[in-house]
Amino acid sequence: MIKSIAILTSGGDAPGMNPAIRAAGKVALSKGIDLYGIKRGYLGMLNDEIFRMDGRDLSGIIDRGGTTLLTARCPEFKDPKIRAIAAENLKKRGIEGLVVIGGDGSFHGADLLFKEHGIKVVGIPGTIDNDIIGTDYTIGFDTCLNTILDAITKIRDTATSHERTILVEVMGRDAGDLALYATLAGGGDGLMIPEQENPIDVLAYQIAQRRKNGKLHDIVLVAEGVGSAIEIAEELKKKVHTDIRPVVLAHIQRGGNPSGFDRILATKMGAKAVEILDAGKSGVMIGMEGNKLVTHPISHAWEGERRLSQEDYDLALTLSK
Ligand SMILES: Nc1ncnc2c1ncn2[C@@H]1O[C@H](COP(=O)(O)OP(=O)(O)O)[C@@H](O)[C@H]1O
Ligand SMILES: O=P(O)(O)OC[C@H]1O[C@](O)(COP(=O)(O)O)[C@@H](O)[C@@H]1O
Ligand SMILES: [Mg+2]
Repeated sequence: MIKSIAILTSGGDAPGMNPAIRAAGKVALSKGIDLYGIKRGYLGMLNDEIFRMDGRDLSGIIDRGGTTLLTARCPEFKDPKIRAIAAENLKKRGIEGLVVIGGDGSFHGADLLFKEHGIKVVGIPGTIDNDIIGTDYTIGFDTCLNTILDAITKIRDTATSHERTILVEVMGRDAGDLALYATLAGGGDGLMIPEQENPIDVLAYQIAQRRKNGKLHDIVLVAEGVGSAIEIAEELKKKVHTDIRPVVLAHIQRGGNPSGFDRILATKMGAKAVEILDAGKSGVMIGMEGNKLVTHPISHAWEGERRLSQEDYDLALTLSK
C-alpha cells in the first residue's frame, strides 16, 4: 500500500481535469492515503507549491471546466537538474506517488521523474487535442468538440444568410481529430487536416462544384496544424469568387463545463490511477480503448504509431460535397 501521493495538472487545461482530480483524490482519501495537490504543474513542483488536500478541495468541482490545481507550461523541466530539484520537493514530504493529468508533453516529464528519481507516476490523458497514443479519447476532447459544434451552428446562420465561405480554424496542435469530428458531426462542407494533403485547388474546386449544385454557402474546418485560416483564406480568395471569411475559435474551445462523457472518462481514469499506485504499479498511462480501461507503459503515448481513421476521413469528404 502506498502512503502518500500528489496530483498535478500540466500543459493546456482541458474540461474534465477537475472530475479527474476529484475521483483520484476521493479514492486516495477513502484508502487512507495522504493526499497532496501541486499547483501549476511542474512549475509548482519546482517552486515547492505543494499543499495537503482534503475533501473540501475536492467538492463542488465535478462540473467546473479548467483545473482548480492551475496549470502551466514549464520548459525548464527538460533540464535534468531542474527535475532533480522538483523531485526532491516530493521526497522531502515523503510523497511516493504522482498522478499527472496532462498531454504527451506532461507524460514525457512524468516518464523522466520515474526513470531518474523513482517517483511512482501514473499518467491520465487530459488534453483537448486527442493526440495521445494508447487511448481512444483524451479527457476534454468531447467537450471541446461540442463547443466547436455550437460555434458551427451559429456560424452557419450567418454563412447561409450572406452566402459566404467561412473557414473555421480549430485547435489540435499536430492532430486533426477535432477538425475531422467537427466536420462529421457539424455537417462541414470542407476539411483540412495535417494528416492529409490539402491542396488549395481541390478545396477551390469543391466550392465551385457546390455552387453548381445549388449550395450557396460553405463551412470549412481547418485544423491549426495545417496553417492559419486567415492565410488560407487569402490564398483561397485568389481561386474562388465567393465571399470568404476566416474565423479562429482559439481559446473559447478550451473552456466550458465538462460534458457527461468527459466526466465519466475522467472519473474512471482518476479512480484507476490511484488503484494502480496502491497496487504498487507505476510508470504507466491509463487509456480507454474499446470502452475498456487499459494501461500502457507511459512512453507508449508517443512511441506507438498514431493514425486517424482513413474511413472517417473519406466519409467526411463524401458528406461534405
Ligand atoms: N521532453 C520533455 N521532458 C521533460 N518535460 C517535458 C518534456 N516535454 C514537455 N514537458 C513538460 O510538460 C509540460 C507540458 O507539456 P505541453 O507539451 O506544453 O503540454 P501537454 O502535456 O498538454 O502536451 C511542459 O511545459 C514541460 O514542463
Ligand atoms: O494556450 P496556448 O499556450 O496558446 O496553447 C495552445 C495549444 O494548446 C492546446 O490547446 C492544447 O495543447 P496541449 O494539451 O498539448 O497543451 C493546443 O490545441 C494548442 O495548440
Ligand atoms: Mg500536447
